[in-house]
Amino acid sequence: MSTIVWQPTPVTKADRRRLNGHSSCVVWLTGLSGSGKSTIACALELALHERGVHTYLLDGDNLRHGLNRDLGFSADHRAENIRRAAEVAKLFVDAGIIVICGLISPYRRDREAARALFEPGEFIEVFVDCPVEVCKSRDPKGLYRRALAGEIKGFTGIDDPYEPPEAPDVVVRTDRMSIEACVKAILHHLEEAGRLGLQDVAAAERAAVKR
Ligand SMILES: Nc1ncnc2c1ncn2[C@@H]1O[C@H](COP(=O)(O)OS(=O)(=O)O)[C@@H](OP(=O)(O)O)[C@H]1O
Ligand SMILES: Nc1ncnc2c1ncn2[C@@H]1O[C@H](COP(=O)(O)OP(=O)(O)O)[C@@H](O)[C@H]1O
Repeated sequence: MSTIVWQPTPVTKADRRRLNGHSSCVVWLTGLSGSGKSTIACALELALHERGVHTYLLDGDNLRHGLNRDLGFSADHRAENIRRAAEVAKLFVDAGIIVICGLISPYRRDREAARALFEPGEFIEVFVDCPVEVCKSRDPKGLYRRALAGEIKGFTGIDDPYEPPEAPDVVVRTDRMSIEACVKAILHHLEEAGRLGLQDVAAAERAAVKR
């Protein structure tokens, strides 16, 4: 039996959302290296910030410089990497912030475990879809070249798997759409889902009253 008891806090997620004037959620960008996760994450954060939305960006590469610096790229380490990122994202969502996560997150089970940490509608999975041949030709960090030369082992899309999402909330094809069009598609989804206002906070309160 656990010896740890959850401590309730007087200020709630709904209180923080109301103070911010908008809802909160995680926009989880998954896709191959070079597919465009970081580019879209930055452009999306800027667009939201300019609209007065409180945001934070968690980039897989950056997390691996600090919180996740002890992790490599085995399946177990990638699972732990995603678990930690998702737990941090959950704290940001509780803080009333729209958090954008850009991680390859190649395994469906890890993404589903991440989704399971959140309330329905809070985890928005965006498939940053781009054929591996295009990612290879972009090769923004020269990593595909090194992986193909055998200098990096277990590189996603070369000699390590990537499992595409089966039912993503949004798909952006970055080889066919401009960066602006990709951001617009995600913003449209956030608007429709009521995450840029307080609609879902009010709906959750109505549901709680009925219960
Ligand atoms: N073996 C291997 N496979 C894939 N990627 C590799 C690897 N080694 C280093 N890199 C670099 O690490 C970045 C991916 O980190 P993530 O934390 O997003 O990966 S994961 O979600 O745990 O799979 C990834 O960043 P992005 O290119 O931004 O995706 C790469 O720059
Ligand atoms: N529609 C698009 N969305 C995102 N990136 C694009 C798009 N079209 C071209 N690119 C380019 O593809 C590259 C993607 O690199 P990056 O964002 O670092 O990918 P990742 O974070 O997935 O590794 C960048 O050089 C970016 O300018």
